[in-house]
Amino acid sequence: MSVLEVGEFVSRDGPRVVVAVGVLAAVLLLARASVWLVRYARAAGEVRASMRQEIRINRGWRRLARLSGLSVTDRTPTLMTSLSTEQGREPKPRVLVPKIHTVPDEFGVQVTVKALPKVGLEEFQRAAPYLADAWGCTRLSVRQQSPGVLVLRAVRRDPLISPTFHSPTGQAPQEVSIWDVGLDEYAEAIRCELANVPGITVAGLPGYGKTSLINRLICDLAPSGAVQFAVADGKVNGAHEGDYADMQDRLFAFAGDDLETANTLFKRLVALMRSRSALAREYFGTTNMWHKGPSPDWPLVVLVIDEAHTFFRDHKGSDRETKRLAALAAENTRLVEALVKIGRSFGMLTIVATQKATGDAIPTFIRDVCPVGLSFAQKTADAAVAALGDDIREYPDASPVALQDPRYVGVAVMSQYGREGFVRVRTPYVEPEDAARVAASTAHLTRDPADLLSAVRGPSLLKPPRAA
Ligand SMILES: Nc1ncnc2c1ncn2[C@@H]1O[C@H](COP(=O)(O)OP(=O)(O)OP(=O)(O)O)[C@@H](O)[C@H]1O
Repeated sequence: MSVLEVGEFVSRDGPRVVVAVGVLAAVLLLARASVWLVRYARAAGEVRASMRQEIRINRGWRRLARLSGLSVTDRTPTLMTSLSTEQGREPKPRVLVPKIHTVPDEFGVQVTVKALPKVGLEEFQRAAPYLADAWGCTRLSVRQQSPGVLVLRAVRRDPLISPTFHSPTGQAPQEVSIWDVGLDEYAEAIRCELANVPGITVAGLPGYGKTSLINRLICDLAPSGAVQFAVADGKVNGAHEGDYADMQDRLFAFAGDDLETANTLFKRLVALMRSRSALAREYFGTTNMWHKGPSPDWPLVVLVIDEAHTFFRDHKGSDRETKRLAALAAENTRLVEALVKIGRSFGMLTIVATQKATGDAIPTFIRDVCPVGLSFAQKTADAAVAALGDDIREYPDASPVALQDPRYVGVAVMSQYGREGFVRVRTPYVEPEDAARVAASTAHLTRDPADLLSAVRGPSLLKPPRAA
């Protein structure tokens, strides 16, 4: 069509095209609104069911507490009892049961209990199975909130098999160092502290939610200029393809499956880390960036290495090309190891994700220095160990091998330094369109941290870093 013909078409059919586009946009909007309405109505229905459970708990509490051994007999009469008891008669002993306060939510009821002498944490933990049966819950946990106060989490609907959704707000988070991972099996929020965390590993069978998990982290942090992102995705050739295509405008660097390009990216980040290391004390007055926090001048740099196997795996063979690839892979491993080992204080966070949980996909010396590890479903116990370390053998109930079920898509087993054992987390699903929306609206914040570092050299070193 010539330019003249296009002009004629626009002037003739323009209004009709505008109407058609408007109608299409309205239909899309309505479809999206109805999805949200259905989700909202479902959540409201769940809260109503929990309210019925709450009534049941309160109504039968005194009797159930006595039957479950959660009461004490007080033989010392109160002043009122002494006065009202006939002379020569023994005052009646009082049976005390702990006072409870209940709050329903989408998943069940939270019961706060005031402990009594001889009816405390241990007694409630012992009685938990009876209480769970009597209250009709799938799971019940007991923990101490403060001295003398216990919290019982009565879960009516298993949070692990109830998919959740996250729609990023597009607003800068108050703290860029907090990562909301999801809900544990008691519907308690699981948050991961990112300060002083240089590495996170994410493993799991394909299609179980790794990308959605990483998308959420990027979407939540992207509205802050104090965070910059780079991606190496071993599944694709270029930034316009694959899981990160929608985010490309919010990434300051990208490498596809070419080992040499990835090598250049890793070298660039190691060089950045070394420059930051040389400058940190002068800039912050301390060697640890986290004492002041990241800022738009000195942002937290998040490097996502997806399908990590592509970049690290050993290449065996004696021909020239194989030797070249083997040398690159070995160097990539060394560079990423350096980032994870040294990057902590300088605001470098590396997320290593892979479908393949074997030692060569995430080398154990990299895995072992990552303080946070997550694994979605795994096929074998060996794969679970490769993803989460040897300790997972001691917690068979938490093994990601048991997550091989479509109901557990989006559920990961998580380990964190400083926390004993493992926690199972239901991570929320993030629609790719939402990720694209956030990336587009925050693209103007994308900066190369190396350029920012050049800008802070010189006189500006004297000024304190700005807040996020
Ligand atoms: N948290 C979640 N809750 C519910 N469903 C989810 C969740 N995460 C992902 N899904 C569903 O699983 C599908 C695959 O998810 P995702 O692409 O994140 O998996 P993946 O582990 O990254 O797969 P791959 O390794 O092939 O990239 C999604 O399209 C979605 O339908």
